Amino acid sequence: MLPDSLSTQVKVLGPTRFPNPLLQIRSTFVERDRVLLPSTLQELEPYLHREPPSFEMAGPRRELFFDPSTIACGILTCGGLCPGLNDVLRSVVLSLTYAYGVPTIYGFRYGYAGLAAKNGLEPLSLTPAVVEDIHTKGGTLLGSSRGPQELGDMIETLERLKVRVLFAVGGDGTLRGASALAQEILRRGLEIAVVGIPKTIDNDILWVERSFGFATAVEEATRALEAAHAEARGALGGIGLVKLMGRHSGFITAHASLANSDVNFCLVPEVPFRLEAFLGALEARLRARGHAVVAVAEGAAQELLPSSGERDASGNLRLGDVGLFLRGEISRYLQGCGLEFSIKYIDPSYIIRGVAANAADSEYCLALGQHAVHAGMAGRTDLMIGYWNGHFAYVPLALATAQRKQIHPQSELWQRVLGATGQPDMS
Ligand SMILES: Nc1ncnc2c1ncn2[C@@H]1O[C@H](COP(=O)(O)OP(=O)(O)OP(=O)(O)O)[C@@H](O)[C@H]1O
Ligand SMILES: O=P(O)(O)OC[C@H]1O[C@](O)(CO)[C@@H](O)[C@@H]1O
Ligand SMILES: [Mg+2]
Repeated sequence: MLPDSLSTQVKVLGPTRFPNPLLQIRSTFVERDRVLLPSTLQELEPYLHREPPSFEMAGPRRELFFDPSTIACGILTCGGLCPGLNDVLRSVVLSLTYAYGVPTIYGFRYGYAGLAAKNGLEPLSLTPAVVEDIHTKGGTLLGSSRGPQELGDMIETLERLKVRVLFAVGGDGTLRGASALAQEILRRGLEIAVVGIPKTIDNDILWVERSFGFATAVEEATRALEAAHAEARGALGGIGLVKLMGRHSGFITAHASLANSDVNFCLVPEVPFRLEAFLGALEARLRARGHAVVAVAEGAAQELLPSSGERDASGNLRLGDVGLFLRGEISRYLQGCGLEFSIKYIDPSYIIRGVAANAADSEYCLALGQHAVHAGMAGRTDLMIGYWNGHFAYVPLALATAQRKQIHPQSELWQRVLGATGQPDMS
């Protein structure tokens, strides 16, 4: 379950040297607690005669590396938008200010571009008043971006503004960038901590059981599926086809299909299918039941589509449009069968990620922000706040970015999807 070459041990800038101001208001602190990686007896079996792997548990420490009353901190959001970004920003600012008394907080605009001070971008000065009600809105107060920046430029800004803890909220790319930055900072012998807060609407980051914004996105996605079902039932041979986000991992499509169990075909990148098998199964479904709902993740069936080979600023491959492709193929096939049909194609696209977080995600974002602040103040660096086995934990960035979290076809999740949709094996 763990690559042998990678450690679960998080880097620390140095020995702690200042009392935590929280000592005045709380009595419990994290001392030696660790979160187990194995979560079942079977996963524990190989470790009967040696200590099982574990993460440092997240939470406030009695002693800190930084004297919070004297430092500046910075925060940025990078990569695609996700519900809850503003909640995380607000949580970090409130926690830095009220729990730790940090006097200066910079909000870097448009991700790493702002940190590199590109295009004359100046950081915002963040206070509780500035972030007061941002959690009620979607998007990110700071803006976001894709595209690489020079490590030297970013470190220069951190040095110029005397930032001692940087919080980077973003996906796999952002976390890789944060790790590269943290390592270069260590190499230069600087006392600056870099703390990642994992953001992924696709829920595809390892050691994060459920990422923030994911539940909200699934909720929004189910609205599209409900509409697709209504449209499908409202027409002779009605087919509701919905394309949902998910470049490499189909968790949104799988969970939305389970939440709206009217879906008959759930297609995800992790489970390739033969087009003929899918079209044949769709025809059978239409003949038997008169309508069908198809949910497809944007990264599914890419091997069936021509690739432009184009990449975005961050190097992510631009995908072919699987929704339009399936609409065309379904039409062609059903016309050939002489079946009466009507396809309604829905692409909710950015609608599922531009909204404010729901209550469960907001609560989760608040905790993530608080734990990130505790970690930074204690001098932890090159880490992200994970959520594993029901606990917030410190996860080294090298471990978090080593692989992508995907749906395993044998997993209980995918087996439940197969059960709920009744779709046949189309491999
Ligand atoms: N290997 C890497 N090393 C350093 N920086 C990276 C690396 N990969 C990506 N980045 C930088 O991280 C930032 C965000 O990356 P990216 O656009 O892939 O979004 P992301 O954080 O993965 O979020 P999303 O989940 O929306 O894709 C970009 O500025 C990108 O250049
Ligand atoms: O169009 P953008 O902003 O590059 O983002 C789109 C992509 O970002 C992701 O949400 C990942 O964060 C993909 O699922 C999605 O297709
Ligand atoms: Mg990414």
